[in-house]
Amino acid sequence: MSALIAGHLRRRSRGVAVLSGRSAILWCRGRKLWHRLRVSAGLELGRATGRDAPVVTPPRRWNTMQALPIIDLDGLSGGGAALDRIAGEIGAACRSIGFFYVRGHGVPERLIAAVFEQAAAFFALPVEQKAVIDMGLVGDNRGYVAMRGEALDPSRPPDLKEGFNLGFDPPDRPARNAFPDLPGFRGTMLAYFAEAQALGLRLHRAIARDLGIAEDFFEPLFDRPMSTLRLLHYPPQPPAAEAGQIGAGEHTDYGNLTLLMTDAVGGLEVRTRAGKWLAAPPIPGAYVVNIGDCLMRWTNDVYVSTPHRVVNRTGRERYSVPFFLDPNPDAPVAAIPSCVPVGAAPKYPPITARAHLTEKLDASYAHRRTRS
Ligand SMILES: O=C(O)CCC(=O)C(=O)O
Ligand SMILES: [Fe+2]
Repeated sequence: MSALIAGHLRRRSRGVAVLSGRSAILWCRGRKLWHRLRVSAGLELGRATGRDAPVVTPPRRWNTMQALPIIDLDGLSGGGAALDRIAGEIGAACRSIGFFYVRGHGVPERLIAAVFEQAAAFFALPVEQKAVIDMGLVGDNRGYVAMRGEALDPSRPPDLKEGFNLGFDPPDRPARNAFPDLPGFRGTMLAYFAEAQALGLRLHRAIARDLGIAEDFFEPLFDRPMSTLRLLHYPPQPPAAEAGQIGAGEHTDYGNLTLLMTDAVGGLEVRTRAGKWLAAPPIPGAYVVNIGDCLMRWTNDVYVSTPHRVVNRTGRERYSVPFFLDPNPDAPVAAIPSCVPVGAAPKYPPITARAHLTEKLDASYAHRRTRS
């Protein structure tokens, strides 16, 4: 088995595969790729249709991580060796735990702070004022979501959080966002949306490099995105909460990537493949990034979208700002060929990004369930 794999990799990657015991290290054109895998019967080799990066699907249960990896994005935009390093680190994280922190991301600190200030001001408004822009009235996954208005785990009681969503309004179309009447709110959110979208696309260049496809593969598929910026407010977990009711129920995210910024109050937990809940404590200034279901589907499950939840056990109010990077509505989400093992069929039929997202949202919002 080992010799066979090594030979195959050598042919495919024009590199060398060094197999020692149960691990493999792959080299390609003199650079060390990230692949360091436990070799078992579950290991499959991908079809190397892109440049020359072989894609290896790890077995489903090999993650024993104790903490999320931290990746420094310094130099990402310059390409070259920095891009190779970052692509390798991101690829390794995406195939294992599906979560990682990023530092050196380039989003201005002051803008992030302004977003949190505006979020606190918004959630402090009387509920009747927030209800004027309720998502049930605004539609399109935008507007205010009241406390207990969403169940990220639909099998459990609704989440102990309230939220506000905004999306992308193409300049040639009527605006669909609804903003509260707070000075500076709209401008701050739109500026942050643009920064987060750009960061998400920079990360996609590294992902494309890791997958052995053209670096700009994703770019035209994200120029009229369905991305959503959310502001979330979690009260402290009340002692009298219903059984199973927490801040955000266990779920996977729906899109390609989530870029999460939180305040200093912890509560995010990530489920490892071994079924353990791993705390993801805030690191000042760093994003928590995770893979969503859409990118998992696109990569034929080579990347994993990992379940996570929020339990605010701190006794303090918690604020967080997730940005969900989703493709254009009409983007075809079909298995990237380098992610499909030789001789196998893709695991999922192609779907448009809009159909994929609609399916997921319908399952989690009370107002969408009662309407249909
Ligand atoms: O608030 C957080 O830390 C995470 C929220 C989350 O997972 C989500 O909204 O999808
Ligand atoms: Fe999430």
